[in-house]
Amino acid sequence: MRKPIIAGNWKMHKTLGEAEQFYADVQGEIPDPAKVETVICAPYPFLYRLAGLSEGKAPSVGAQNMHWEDAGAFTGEVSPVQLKDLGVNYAIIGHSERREYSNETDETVNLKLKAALGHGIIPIVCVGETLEEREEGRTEAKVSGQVKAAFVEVSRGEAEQTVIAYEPIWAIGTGKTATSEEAGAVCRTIRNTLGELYGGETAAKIRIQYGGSVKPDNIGELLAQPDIDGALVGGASLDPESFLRLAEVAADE
Ligand SMILES: O=C[C@H](O)COP(=O)(O)O
Repeated sequence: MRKPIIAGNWKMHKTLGEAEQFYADVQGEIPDPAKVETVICAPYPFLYRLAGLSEGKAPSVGAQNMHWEDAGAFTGEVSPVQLKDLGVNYAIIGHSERREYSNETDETVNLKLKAALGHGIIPIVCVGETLEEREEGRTEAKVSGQVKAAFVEVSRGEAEQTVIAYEPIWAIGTGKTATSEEAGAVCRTIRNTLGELYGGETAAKIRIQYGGSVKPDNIGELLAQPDIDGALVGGASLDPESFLRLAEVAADE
């Protein structure tokens, strides 16, 4: 049984005061952590404060990116050692916005995935196709290729710790959601790819999220798909009530 995981990706939104207010609003209201894992992936400057507010209680705190080196001359970057030191236990890796705007490649995603696992940070690895790739019938090849590239030199035991987020790029922030059947089919492809890499038993343990215009009113049908185990949520994670509602629906699945 895979525990659902709802992760908010705040992207470049909120001030510190707004982030603190969000935590004040949701803490104590989050459903039983035994039923749903919740994470807020906040901008770097808020992580120390939010990890202090969280103190191990839900929602956990995650980063939206990280470097793969422990330390060094990498101006503007943040290392897994630094994240872990702050009490940050999750990191989004390879979000399509970073692949598009910040030179993230399959190779850097692989390096970051290995570094996160090496430091006990749960990586949320993002994969997904563009509209053009979908229209040309290349969705499965694209997503499967991204998964294979991300997991090069990752052991079976490490793979079990990861979370994969399937995010069709055309559905991010557009209000267009893949139908639950479309999303479920690609998540099944991802699980089959993991099965090719690690065998069915390991593939069955890895959690796969869907992301792209997820809202309280569509998360139920997405989670009803057998291979969808949670959501990576942008816009709808910014509002405390909406985030709580997403977590409640997931906890009831
Ligand atoms: O990481 C989150 C995704 O990019 C989805 O964003 P969205 O829920 O605003 O479409």
